[in-house]
Amino acid sequence: MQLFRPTDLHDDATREALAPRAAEYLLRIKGDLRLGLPVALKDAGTVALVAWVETLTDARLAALSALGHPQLVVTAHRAAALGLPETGAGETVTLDVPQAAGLAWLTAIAGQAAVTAEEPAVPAPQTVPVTAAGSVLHRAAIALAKAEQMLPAALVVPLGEDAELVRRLDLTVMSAADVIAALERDQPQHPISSARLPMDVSEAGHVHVFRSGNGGEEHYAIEIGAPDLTGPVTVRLHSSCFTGDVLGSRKCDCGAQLRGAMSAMAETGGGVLLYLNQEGRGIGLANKMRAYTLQDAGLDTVEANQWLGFEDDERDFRIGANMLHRLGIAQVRLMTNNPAKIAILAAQGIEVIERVPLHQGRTGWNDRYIATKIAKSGHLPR
Ligand SMILES: Nc1nc2c(ncn2[C@@H]2O[C@H](COP(=O)(O)OP(=O)(O)OP(=O)(O)O)[C@@H](O)[C@H]2O)c(=O)[nH]1
Ligand SMILES: [Zn+2]
Repeated sequence: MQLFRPTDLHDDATREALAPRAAEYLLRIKGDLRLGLPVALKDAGTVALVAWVETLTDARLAALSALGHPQLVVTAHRAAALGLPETGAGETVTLDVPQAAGLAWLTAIAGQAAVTAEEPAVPAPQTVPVTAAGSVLHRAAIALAKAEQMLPAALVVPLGEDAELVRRLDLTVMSAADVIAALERDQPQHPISSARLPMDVSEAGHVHVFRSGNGGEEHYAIEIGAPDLTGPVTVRLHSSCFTGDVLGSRKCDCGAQLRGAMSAMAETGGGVLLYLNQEGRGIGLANKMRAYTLQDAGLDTVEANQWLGFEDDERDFRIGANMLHRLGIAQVRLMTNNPAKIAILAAQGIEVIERVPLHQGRTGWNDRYIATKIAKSGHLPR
């Protein structure tokens, strides 16, 4: 006679359905790192503990340093800002963390804080070579920070093959290669809800909210007027700018472009505004404010991003193409001065039949910003 055992309920199909997938594990990893909890990343049989400098505490730094010799991983742009020798663009650079270095040294090297008077003898950073396994792990640590709009600087403590320690510490573990693959994957956007919205520019309009399955930001599509979505549609692909869109900042042209595009759509038979939550060209508002402080000290908008370790532009415009596909829009008249937006929509199967220039928003304060976008970021001039 067969006895019933409760474990019989946990058959393979149940386990398969309920076990977290890579994208879901990724969200746990991101959550832990945001809280300042270290995570364990694996590659090629080795494991390392990883924490972001931005959320690290003195206590956790001390505990991590007791487990092994920590390294600080930064981007090639940040290493260049520190005056270190050139490396390949897009690569990570690994720095030795000197014995005497505390959190103040780490935040200063990461570009988060100025060097403080309490730590006057800041040792100059020294690069250390990394193994192939280390480099995948380091790329994952940096990609995670950028994906969460944190400064791209990570403390890494290699533990060799000591996976048992990680188990005892009850930390979240993931393969570094899986992290990179999950972060790079194109995320389909799903329409979640929509409603009619009368607006100043047009009393006919709808807001559609989209979400991807990976727990990332929500993005919005706003129909202005009643555009025919089956034909060519006038579209504005706009990245959020809290300072420009909401506060009326004079430092950029975003708010004027947003309102100008909406009015033009209302006056020309309707259109669709895609409002992507990609504040600060994808570096987030906290880093944008750091970049603004650097701009007040003389850097331009591109140099400031790079000084903090970011690329000039960290946005993923595939999100906009995915939303257009879900709305059934195949052909667009795109309102932009940015050729990168046109190229990515085209590569994602959206036909851009016309570019509509958007040159509103000169304030007297943003001449250098607009000139830099033309000179360095390929923006089309007036
Ligand atoms: N990092 C950074 N981001 C900025 C700065 N000024 C504005 N932004 C951001 O830049 C983005 C501008 O978005 P868009 O206007 O859609 O894009 P664009 O690349 O200027 O292209 P078009 O306006 O379409 O020509 C927004 O995410 C702003 O928050 C800045 O000085 N530094
Ligand atoms: Zn702006």
